[in-house]
Amino acid sequence: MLNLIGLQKFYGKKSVLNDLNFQFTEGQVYGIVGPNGAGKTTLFRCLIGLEDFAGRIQRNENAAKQHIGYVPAEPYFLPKITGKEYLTLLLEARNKSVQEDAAYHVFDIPLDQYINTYSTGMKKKLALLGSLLQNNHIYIFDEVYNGLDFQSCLMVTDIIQRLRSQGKLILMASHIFSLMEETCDTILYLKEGKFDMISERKDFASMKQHISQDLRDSQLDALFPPHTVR
Ligand SMILES: Nc1ncnc2c1ncn2[C@@H]1O[C@H](COP(=O)(O)OP(=O)(O)OP(=O)(O)O)[C@@H](O)[C@H]1O
Repeated sequence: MLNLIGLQKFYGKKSVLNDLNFQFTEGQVYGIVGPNGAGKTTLFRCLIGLEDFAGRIQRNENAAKQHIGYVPAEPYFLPKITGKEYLTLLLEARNKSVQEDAAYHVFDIPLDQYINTYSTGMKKKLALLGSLLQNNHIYIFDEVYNGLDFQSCLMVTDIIQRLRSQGKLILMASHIFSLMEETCDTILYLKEGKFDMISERKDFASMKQHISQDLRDSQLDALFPPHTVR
């Protein structure tokens, strides 16, 4: 369980998260959608303890860092370590070991190479694999599909379903609404620091319509003046 109670976040005088209240429960997949700059990453950073904030976040476990697996939109790695060394570090930090050696190889990443030789997608897969090997209770995936090839996207969707069936709590942000519709039980639309709309699966279509109404097509008229369109 993860409970937001009046969560607020300011950067200087700028309000980014404005009195968020919501209870996330285990065995569910939650999607956070919202415009660029809406505060999705900031919310995740508050949840994992990387930011200070006002209000409260209640969790079942006290030590968040022992139970949350976070895959940031742009994972950061030390340059001169190999993929295998990175995974070993993550496991040792939690005092855990891997049962099946094959688990290291599910994404077919060149684990003996330095990470700074990896492609964007390989880095994303390595960060994801690290969080999975740790066997966390809660997973937070920020733009986890970005940079992944089609097959890996399908694998990630499958992974999320399996985590859900193990009773894990999954929070994810993505700008690809179709993937969120496919994967999530509940989608929260974060806009200007507030949950503007919260929908369960049966209401995803009306949420999509609500979000599209927020698009300001007229802005594009500056690039494509009406008289130039045939
Ligand atoms: N360290 C920081 N200092 C000051 N402002 C910040 C900082 N980090 C984020 N912000 C601001 O907070 C707001 C929310 O940013 P955040 O990265 O959480 O948005 P987001 O919803 O994840 O956006 P995107 O969809 O583009 O990834 C933005 O206005 C951003 O400029």
